[in-house]
Amino acid sequence: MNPTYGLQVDRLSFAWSADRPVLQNCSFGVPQGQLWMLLGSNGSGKSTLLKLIMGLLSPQTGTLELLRPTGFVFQNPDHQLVMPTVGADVAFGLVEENLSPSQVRQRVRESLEAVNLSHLERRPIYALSGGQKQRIAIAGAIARHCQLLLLDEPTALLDPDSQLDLVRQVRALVQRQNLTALWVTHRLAELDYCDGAFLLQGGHMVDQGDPQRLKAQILTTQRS
Ligand SMILES: Nc1ncnc2c1ncn2[C@@H]1O[C@H](COP(=O)(O)OP(=O)(O)OP(=O)(O)O)[C@@H](O)[C@H]1O
Repeated sequence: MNPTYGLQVDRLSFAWSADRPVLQNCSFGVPQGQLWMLLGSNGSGKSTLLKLIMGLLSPQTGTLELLRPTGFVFQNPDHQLVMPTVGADVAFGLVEENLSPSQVRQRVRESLEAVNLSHLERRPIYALSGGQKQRIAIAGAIARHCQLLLLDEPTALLDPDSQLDLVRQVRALVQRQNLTALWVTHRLAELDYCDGAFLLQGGHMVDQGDPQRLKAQILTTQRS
C-alpha cells in the first residue's frame, strides 16, 4: 500500500448475483490521517462497499489494502453495545488482546478521554443518549488501537444538533490521533466537517475530491 493512504481500493467489483452487479471497477483511496465521506443514493452500494472493506464479503475482482486494526460504527449503536455499563462495554472489545487488568483499565480510561466521556465510565448503557452511545462505540475502537474507522451512517438516528456534534468530535479525534476514517452519509451538512468525499452512483465511483464542490454539485442536481 502507498504509505500515505490508510485505505486503498483498486478496481473493485462485486455482484450479489451474476446479473446484478453492485460495484463496478471502483478505485479510491483515503489519505492517512483524514476523514472522508461516502455519498450515494439508496441502493448505490455504500453498505456493500463497507462490508467488503470489513472483510465480511469478498470482491469478485480488485484489491483492498487497509491499515489495521479496523473499527466499525453502525447506524444503530444498540446493535453494537453489548455490556451493561460503559466501562464494561469498552473493556469487552479487549478480551482477545491478552492484557493485564491494569492495562485494560488504562485503555478504557484513555479511550473514554478520547471521546470526552470519562465521566460516564460507570453509567449504564441504557441511560445514554444516542450520540453518547455512538461515542462509546467509537471509544471501543480507540481502545483496540484501531488505525482505520469505518462508520456506516452513524448519525442516522440522531437529532440534528447531536449529528453535527458527533461529526465534529470524530473529525477532531481523527486529527488528534492521526486516524483514517471513512464515513457513509446522506446528510450534506456533514460534508462541512470532512477532508474529502466520494460519490457512488450505479456501482461506479463517479466523483471524488473537495467536499464543498461535491455538495454544491449535489444541491444543484437536486434543485433541477
Ligand atoms: N444480502 C443481500 N443480498 C442480495 N442483494 C443485496 C443484499 N444486500 C444488499 N443488496 C442489494 O445491493 C444493492 C446495494 O445495496 P446497499 O445496501 O449496499 O446500498 P446502500 O447504498 O448502502 O443503500 P442505503 O443508502 O439505502 O443504505 C441494492 O440493490 C440491494 O438491494
